[in-house]
Amino acid sequence: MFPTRDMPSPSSLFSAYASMAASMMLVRSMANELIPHPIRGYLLSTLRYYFKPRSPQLTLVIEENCGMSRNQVFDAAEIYLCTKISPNTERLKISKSPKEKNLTIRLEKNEKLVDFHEGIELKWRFGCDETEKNNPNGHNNGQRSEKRYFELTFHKKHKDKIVSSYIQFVLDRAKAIKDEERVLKMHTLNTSYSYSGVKWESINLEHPATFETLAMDPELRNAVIEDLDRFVKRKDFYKRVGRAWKRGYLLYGPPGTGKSSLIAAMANHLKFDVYDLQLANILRDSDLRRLLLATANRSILVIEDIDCSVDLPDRRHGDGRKQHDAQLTLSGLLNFIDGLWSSCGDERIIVFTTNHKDRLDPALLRPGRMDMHINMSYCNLHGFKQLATTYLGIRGHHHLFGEIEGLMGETQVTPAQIAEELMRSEDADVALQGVIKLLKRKKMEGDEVEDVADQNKAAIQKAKRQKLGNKPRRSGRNIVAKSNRRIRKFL
Ligand SMILES: Nc1ncnc2c1ncn2[C@@H]1O[C@H](COP(=O)(O)OP(=O)(O)OP(=O)(O)O)[C@@H](O)[C@H]1O
Ligand SMILES: [Mg+2]
Repeated sequence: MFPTRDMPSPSSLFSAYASMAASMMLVRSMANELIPHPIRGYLLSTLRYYFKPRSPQLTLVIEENCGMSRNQVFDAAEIYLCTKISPNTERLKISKSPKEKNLTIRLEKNEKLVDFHEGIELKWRFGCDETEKNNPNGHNNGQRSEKRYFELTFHKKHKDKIVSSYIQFVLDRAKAIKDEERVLKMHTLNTSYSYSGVKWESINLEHPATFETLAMDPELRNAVIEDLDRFVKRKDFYKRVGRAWKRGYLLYGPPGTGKSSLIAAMANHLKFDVYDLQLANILRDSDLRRLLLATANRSILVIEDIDCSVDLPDRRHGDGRKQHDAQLTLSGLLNFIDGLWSSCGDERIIVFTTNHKDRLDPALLRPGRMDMHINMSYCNLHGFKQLATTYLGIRGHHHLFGEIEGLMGETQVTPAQIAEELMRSEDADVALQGVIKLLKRKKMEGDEVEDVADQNKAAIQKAKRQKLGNKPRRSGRNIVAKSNRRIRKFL
């Protein structure tokens, strides 16, 4: 092959290198004689820099720490790269801490691997340098410290793309992997610290409820999922419009319709920890403030049965001063939460639950307070079929569904009651017969209750008529109005 303009021949390369080396030696010997030592060193390093052969490759060094804090790119790379391990990898580190669900696999020192991003080849190497650790006096006390880092090498022409898009991709992937592996926590109040006040205490949240297992209206379910997903993506939006990055949900409905299960499903979906704030256990405002400040970002604060929560002013003052403060109490708590979260919280969700939406303080229902009101209601046929799939694995039709559908139209039953029946047997026929019995029983009870109500009403009206009959008759209009008023009072 003939040498081309772009590719110098080995002999021309050799002669160029030899002449360069000779001139360097000449410069060096002249320099040794003429130039003082410190300036000579500076000149030589500058010459070396300019004559060094240039590589088309660029290497990014990603150290474990940046100053006192951790380098997030290093942590992300460590997590991301364990999904890229190839058959060529020879040494790996493996570990598992008590808090982790899965084994952790990491690259061992000097191990390399190759990744591709949009067709670009990326070479990763894990490095670890050991150095002697000097104490502040500059003396070595025999301790060694490790400097861990990744090297990421690729062609220089891709620098912008790698820095702007690949590194972000690694950060995002690592976050998703970490979320999947994360063990969620449920924080509840521990009131046994008599001196230092109430404290959060955490256990692993292993509630299995997910949006898939939850019996609820499919449109409502999708609306909730979309709302949550939109919320976590809108960090910049909240910042731009100057609002605290938080979202409030009010879950209401009869007992056993899945409000608590929905909270667990939300936590599992978002991988957020849950803080269960039982207001009844909080005696002082200072405790409330301390507890709220101790909650982490990316979490769900839950206040269950808000209509039954004890009112704060009463407890705070230890006297009977509740009547005129009662309304202020909840709005006070809400403003308190708003204020704290606006100043120091990110990605916070607050959920209130109640069995009686009509009894709630208007402060809670005011527009803009709770962003979404979610009605968890009695079980309908769709919800029942979903539970049958979850509990018994029935997909499609079953010969007892027709009868169940008829009965469900005539009575009200909660998903919790249906679930209880479905758990009684693994045999679908037996379990569904149990559901039929339950529905029939409830229907009869319902009929009886209606009968009693009708009888009571009739008795009251009869009593009214008798009372009115003993009095002198007045003008027709007056009598009707008055008897209506009385009947209303009796009822
Ligand atoms: N919609 C539902 N989908 C699936 N399972 C449900 C549903 N509702 C209730 N269940 C079942 O019933 C149990 C009790 O439900 P959950 O505690 O979520 O009800 P709740 O609405 O929070 O009741 P309460 O008002 O008494 O707090 C759950 O553990 C679950 O097994
Ligand atoms: Mg509940």
